[in-house]
Amino acid sequence: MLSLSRSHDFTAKCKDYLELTKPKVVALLVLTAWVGMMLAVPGLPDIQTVIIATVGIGLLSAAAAAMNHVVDRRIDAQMARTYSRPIAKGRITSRQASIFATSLAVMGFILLYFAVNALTAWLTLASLFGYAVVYTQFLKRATPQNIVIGGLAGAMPPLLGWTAIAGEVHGHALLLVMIIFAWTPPHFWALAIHRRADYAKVNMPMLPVTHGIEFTKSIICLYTVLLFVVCLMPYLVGMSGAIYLIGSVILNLRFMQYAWRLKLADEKTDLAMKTFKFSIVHLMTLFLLLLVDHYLKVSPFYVS
Ligand code: HEM
Ligand SMILES: CC(C)=CCC/C(C)=C/CC/C(C)=C/COP(=O)(O)OP(=O)(O)O
Repeated sequence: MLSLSRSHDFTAKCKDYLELTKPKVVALLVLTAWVGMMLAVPGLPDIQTVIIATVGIGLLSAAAAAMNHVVDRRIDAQMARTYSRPIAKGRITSRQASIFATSLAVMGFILLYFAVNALTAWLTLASLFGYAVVYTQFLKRATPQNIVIGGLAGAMPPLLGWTAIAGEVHGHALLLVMIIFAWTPPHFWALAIHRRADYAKVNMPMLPVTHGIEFTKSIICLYTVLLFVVCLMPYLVGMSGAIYLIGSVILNLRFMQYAWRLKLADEKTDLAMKTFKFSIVHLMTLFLLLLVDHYLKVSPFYVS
C-alpha cells in the first residue's frame, strides 16, 4: 500500500517537472529546428548530428521554459490560466525548479558545444537568455511590444537547426526566423484578448490591456497580412517550390479570415481562442510543408 502511494507521488512529481518545461511549446519549437536542419543541405543531414542537436536545442528550450515558471511564479499564482502551475501552487519550490532548469541548460549547452558546434551552442544559449531573462524578466513587464521583441527568441530554432548542420548562418534560415517572428504577435494577442482580464489583474502591459481589444484586433489583422507576405519569400528566393507556395497561401488566407472574423465579432464569441488555436495548426502545417516541399521538389514551379 505504502509503495503504491510512493509510486503515485513519484509519477505526480515527474508530471510537475514535465509541466515546467512547457512540453507542447517545446515540441513545436523543436519541429521548427528540425526543419531548419533538413533544409540546410540538399539531401539528408548527418543523422547523429540531427539527434544530438535536437536533444540539445530541446533541453535548452525546456530550461528556458522552466526559468520562465520561476520568474513568473507570483503572477502565475494570480491568473486563472496559470494558478495551478507547479511552482505557483507550491508543489515544486523555486530552488528545486532553478536547479532543474540549470541542469537542463548545462547538459544542453555541453551537448551542443562539444558534439555539434560552438556557433549553435552560443546562439541557443542567447535564445534562452532572450526568453528567460530579456523577455520574461524585463520586456513582459515593461511594454506592450514585449512579445514582438521577445518573440525573436522563440523564432530562433530554425536558425539553430540550420547552423547545427551547416555550421554557418544562411539567409534562407533567417527567412524561416522571420516567418515565426511575424507569426508570434497574432498567435499571442489572440490569446491575450481572451485572457485580457487575467493580464489586467496582474498589471501586465499586454496590448489588449494597454490599447484595448478593438485596436489589438486591427493589429492582428495587419500582422496576418505581413505574415502572408513574409511566407511568400521562401518561394520568391527559390528556396521552396509549388507545394510550399500553394499550401502557404491557403494557410495564410485562412489565418487572415480568422483575424478578420475576430475583428468583426462581438466579445461574446470564442473566436479569439479559435484564432489562437488555429495559429498553432498554421505554424505546424507550414513547417511540415517546407519539409515535404524540400524532398519532393516540383521543379517546373521553381523560381531560380
Ligand atoms: C514571445 C513569444 C510567445 C508568446 C508570448 C507566446 C505565448 C503563449 C501562451 C501565453 C501560451 C499559453 C496558452 C495556454 O496556457 O493555454 C502559448 C501556447 C502555445 N504556444 Fe506560444 N508564445 C510565443 C511563442 C511561441 C513559439 C515561438 C512557439 C512555437 C514555435 C509557440 C508555440 C505554442 C504552443 C504549441 C502552445 C500550446 C501549448 C499548450 O496547448 O499547452 N509559442 N503561447
Ligand atoms: C532556447 C530557446 C529556443 C528558447 C526559447 C524558449 C521558449 C520556451 C519560447 C516560447 C515562448 C513562449 C511560450 C512564451 C510565453 O511566455 P509567457 O510567459 O508570456 O507565457 P505564460 O504566461 O504561459 O508563461
